[in-house]
Amino acid sequence: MSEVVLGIDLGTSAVKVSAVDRTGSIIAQQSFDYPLSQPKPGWSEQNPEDWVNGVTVAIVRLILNDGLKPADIKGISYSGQMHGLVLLDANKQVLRPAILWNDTRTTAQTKEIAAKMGAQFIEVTRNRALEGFTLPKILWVKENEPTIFEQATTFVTPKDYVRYRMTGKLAMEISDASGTVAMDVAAGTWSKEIQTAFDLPASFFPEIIGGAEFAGHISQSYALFSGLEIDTQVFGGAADNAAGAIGSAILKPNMVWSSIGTSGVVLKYEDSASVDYKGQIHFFNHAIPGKFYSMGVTLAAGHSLNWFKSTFAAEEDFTSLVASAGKSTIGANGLLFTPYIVGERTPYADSAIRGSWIGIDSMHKRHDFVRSVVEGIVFSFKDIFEIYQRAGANFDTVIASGGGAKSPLWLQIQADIFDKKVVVLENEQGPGMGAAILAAVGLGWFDSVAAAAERFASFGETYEPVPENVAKYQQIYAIYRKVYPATAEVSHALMDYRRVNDN
Ligand SMILES: Nc1ncnc2c1ncn2[C@@H]1O[C@H](COP(=O)(O)OP(=O)(O)O)[C@@H](O)[C@H]1O
Ligand SMILES: O=C(CO)[C@@H](O)[C@H](O)COP(=O)(O)O
Repeated sequence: MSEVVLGIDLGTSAVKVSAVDRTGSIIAQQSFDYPLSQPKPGWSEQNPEDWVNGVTVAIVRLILNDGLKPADIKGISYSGQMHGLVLLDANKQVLRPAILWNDTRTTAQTKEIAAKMGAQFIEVTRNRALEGFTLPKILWVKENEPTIFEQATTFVTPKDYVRYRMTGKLAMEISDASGTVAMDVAAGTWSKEIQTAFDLPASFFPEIIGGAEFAGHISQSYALFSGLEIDTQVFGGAADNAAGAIGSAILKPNMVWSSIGTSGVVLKYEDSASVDYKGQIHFFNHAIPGKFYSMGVTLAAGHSLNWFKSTFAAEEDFTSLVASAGKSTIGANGLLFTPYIVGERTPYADSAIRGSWIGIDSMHKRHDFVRSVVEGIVFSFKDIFEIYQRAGANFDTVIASGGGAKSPLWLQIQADIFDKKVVVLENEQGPGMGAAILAAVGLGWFDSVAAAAERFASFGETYEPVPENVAKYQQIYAIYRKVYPATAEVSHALMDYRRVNDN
């Protein structure tokens, strides 16, 4: 077998480990699921030990089942679910379950941050303090679990914890570090202003490293545990969205990434920190030195369709369900859906809003509902495009990825609603491929991330906007934009009744 790198994609529901050779071919892949704990409404936690076990099982299977030779594994890097808080004591022991990106218990802390730092917070971190981010989670533990917090000496995000367990070296990679919203993003350092405002010592914040930077070798103890060799080099990695953008070769400012996974992301590569979105969309350091990326998030993109399918069409597969939307019309015969079924982030940072169907008529068929869900998800991406447009961002190509990019109809709807050409990736691997690219660059197989991405990613079919459809969608989008302001108050008023049937 040939020399390979491992790209470890540490997701929310599972870890996927891909062995990639020098040509960018995936020669073996293993994944392992782990549970998510939701002990109270709005809480979302995981046991970091489950991540370590999952990664180890996947690696052991690559060696034992797929015949990967440990000596051929030259480098390892990561893509990680973002923003999760892993609190560590002086012996680097985990103090409590990790609080994840989709946990919304921290509304009070986000308000506290805004009240204390006002506009300065956005100037420094380039983001609003949202429930999902790490700093509000740190403050939540400080205020609600003081005896645990007293023992905490430092913290890391999920994939940085796994890397620590594999190498024995603690560090935080820069694209994930910026997702904590405790960094001065333009300077690329932890923010002194934030440390002072929230009384957190500088020693609480680990060393920041780059995405393709050498982070250590596999430790003796992890080599024994996993079968890996201690010569294998380990590199920083990236936040999953940064890794996904790298794996999809979004490395020029004229390209945006449109990813319809469980959540949805519109992401743009940024050459410098000079552009200012004033916190309306996220702005983070990239895993590529001196580079940045901006993004907006639709919390329930594919999840909205998944919810529809499991509630109303459990027996049908996604391919035929989405294809059935072709029996409806542009605008789903006058039916609009807003995909806020778990709250929203961009453009409305509102964890209490919920979705709606507007215009239900007795003539509507199930395929109209499917169409409205598929279109509503893309309209919510269009909201993010509008922020870019208002900020004067110029781009002409949309690279589509995620499960939603498997449907030609959905891809055409994206092209028509965005009024941009939409390109798909061949053999898309997303974040795991980004992680593998960072390891390949770290090893010196390539001079730059761009050179590696060019070799590892290849583009497939292009969907061009159809002018007649574009015109119709422009009119319908203008109506869609009115739904949030018109329904927010009603939706919030229903909040108290929402979880009555939970068990
Ligand atoms: N064949 C398909 N056609 C259209 N959409 C699909 C298809 N398969 C999956 N999807 C959508 O993609 C979502 C999963 O996307 P994926 O990128 O795999 O998610 P994750 O974020 O969990 O990695 C599903 O919830 C569904 O909405
Ligand atoms: O919170 C964010 C980005 O800001 C999410 O994109 C998480 O990073 C998603 O993790 P997975 O769904 O890929 O596990």
